[in-house]
Amino acid sequence: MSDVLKLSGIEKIYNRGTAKEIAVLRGLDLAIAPGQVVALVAPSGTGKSTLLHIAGLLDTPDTGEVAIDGEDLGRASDKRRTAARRNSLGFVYQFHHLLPEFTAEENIVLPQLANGVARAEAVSHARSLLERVGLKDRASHRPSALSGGEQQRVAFCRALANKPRLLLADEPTGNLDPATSDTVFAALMDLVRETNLSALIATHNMELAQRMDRVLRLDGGLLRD
Ligand SMILES: Nc1ncnc2c1ncn2[C@@H]1O[C@H](COP(=O)(O)OP(=O)(O)OP(=O)(O)O)[C@@H](O)[C@H]1O
Repeated sequence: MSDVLKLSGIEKIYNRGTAKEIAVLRGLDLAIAPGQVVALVAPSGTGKSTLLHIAGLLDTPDTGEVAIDGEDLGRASDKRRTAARRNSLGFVYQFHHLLPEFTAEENIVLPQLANGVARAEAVSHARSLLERVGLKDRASHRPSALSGGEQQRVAFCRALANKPRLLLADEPTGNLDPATSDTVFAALMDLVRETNLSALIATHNMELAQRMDRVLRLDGGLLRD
C-alpha cells in the first residue's frame, strides 16, 4: 500500500541568490504510512510552518515531490491541488477558527455541503463526530458558548468532516491549559485512531509527542528521529 504522505527531496529556499537567502528545507524526506501518527517537533523558526504548508498543498517546494496516496501533487494544477486539499486533507490549528455565527453542528455540516454531501447525511455525520468527542449535547451551541477545550474538539470534528486521509495539525492544543490540553489531545488521538487516519502533528510538548507512533525533529532543514 502506498504511503498516505510522501515527501521526497524537498527544498525550500527563501530569497535565493540574495544576501538574505535562507535555506529552510534542504532535501527533506518524509513518509507517513496509512494510520501512522507522526509528531513534528520543531523549535521556533526552523521551518515548521513551511513544511506543514508544503505537505498541506498550500505552498510549493523549490525542488522535490509531494505525493498524497501515491499521486504526485507538488506541481499539479491549482484545481487538482484544491480538490485534494478538500477531499484528502484535514487541518487543525492552534486557534479553532470556527465560524462564530454558526452552531457547532453547522460548523461541521458546512464543509460537507461544500463537498456535495446531502444535508441529512452531513448532519448525521456531524452528530456522530460530536458524540465521539463527548459533545453531543453541545451541538446547537455557538462557539462563543463553548469552552476553549470544547471549541477545539469541534474544530477536530470539522477537520474530519470530509473523511480525510491525512490530518495536518499545528499545535492543536497549544492554546489550552495543561490539564485541558491533555484531555483534548486524548480526544483527538481517539478520533484519529478510530478513523485509521494518518497524521502529522506539530507540537512543542514532548509528553504529547511521545504518545504518537514516531517523533521527528526538524533540524537544519532535515527531519531526524
Ligand atoms: N515568505 C518568506 N520569505 C522569506 N523568509 C521566510 C518566508 N517565510 C518564512 N521565512 C523564514 O523561514 C524561516 C522558517 O519560517 P517558518 O515560518 O517555516 O518557521 P516556523 O518553524 O514555523 O516558526 P514558528 O514556530 O516561530 O512559527 C524563518 O527564518 C522565516 O523568517
